[in-house]
Amino acid sequence: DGWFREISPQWPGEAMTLKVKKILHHEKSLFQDVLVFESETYGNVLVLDGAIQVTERDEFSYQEMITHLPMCSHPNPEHVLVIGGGDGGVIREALKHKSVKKVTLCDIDEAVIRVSKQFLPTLSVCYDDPRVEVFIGDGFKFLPEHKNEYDVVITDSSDPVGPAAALFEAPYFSLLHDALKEGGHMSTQGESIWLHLPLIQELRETTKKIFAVAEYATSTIPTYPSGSMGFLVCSKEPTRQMDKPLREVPNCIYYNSEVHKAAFVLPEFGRAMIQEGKNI
Ligand SMILES: NCCCN[C@H]1CC[C@H](NCCCN)CC1
Repeated sequence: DGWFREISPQWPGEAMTLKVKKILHHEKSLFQDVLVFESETYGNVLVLDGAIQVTERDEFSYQEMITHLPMCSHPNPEHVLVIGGGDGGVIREALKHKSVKKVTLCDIDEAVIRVSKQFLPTLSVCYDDPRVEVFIGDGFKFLPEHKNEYDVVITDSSDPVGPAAALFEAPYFSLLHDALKEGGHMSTQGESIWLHLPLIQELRETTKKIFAVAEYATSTIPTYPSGSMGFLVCSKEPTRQMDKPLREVPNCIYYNSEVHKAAFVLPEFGRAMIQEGKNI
């Protein structure tokens, strides 16, 4: 009937639905089902294994927040690593910081990069930038070979089912910690307080044991289930206050310094469970 429904056991009983104008591409990559369609009102949409990854209309919310929350907590980020992020949006955001000399991207699935270059030109725009280098491979294998190399690492993953599952567990966060230089910062795709609160509570417990500072921030994004998306933002710098951005970022549509500060303020049910470990 011309509608795409994002039905998943991860968000039982609910489904974001978008009206489809035209299917643009569909393939089975080595790792997942890859679908791109042109929607009636949200531009082109990338779907992996049935889960909406990005739409052209609202992707800026997620890409700006997952990138600038850690980047603006770091005084001088020069070398940035993106794990996942094959659509290119995070690369585009990272290059807005004048201090950045190199952005390295490691995504397990070449199909996501190829399809984004073809159908998501506003996200994949920076792949040709000389400061960008791309590795196709598993972040789990890439990180141990790159200890103490990065100022900021951004884990821009899909959900904890399928190829990204291992990126939500303790061993991965230890690898991340060791890949960061002194004073390094990281952020991860942290799911939604409306749908994954127990997982988020566990992620915060895990990262608090590994990093000097570990905080959870939220943003709004209409096409992710519940309309809310969160991020774990961690630092090796013990004195860093995550909700005190160190600078502004030009040319943003969602992010600014006030939004940065507010992102770490949680509604009571989220605060009690995530910041106090309470089970309410
Ligand atoms: N650069 C964008 C990468 C996509 N990130 C994820 C895609 C799946 C999405 N499911 C949301 C599930 C409910 N929280 C989370 C963000």
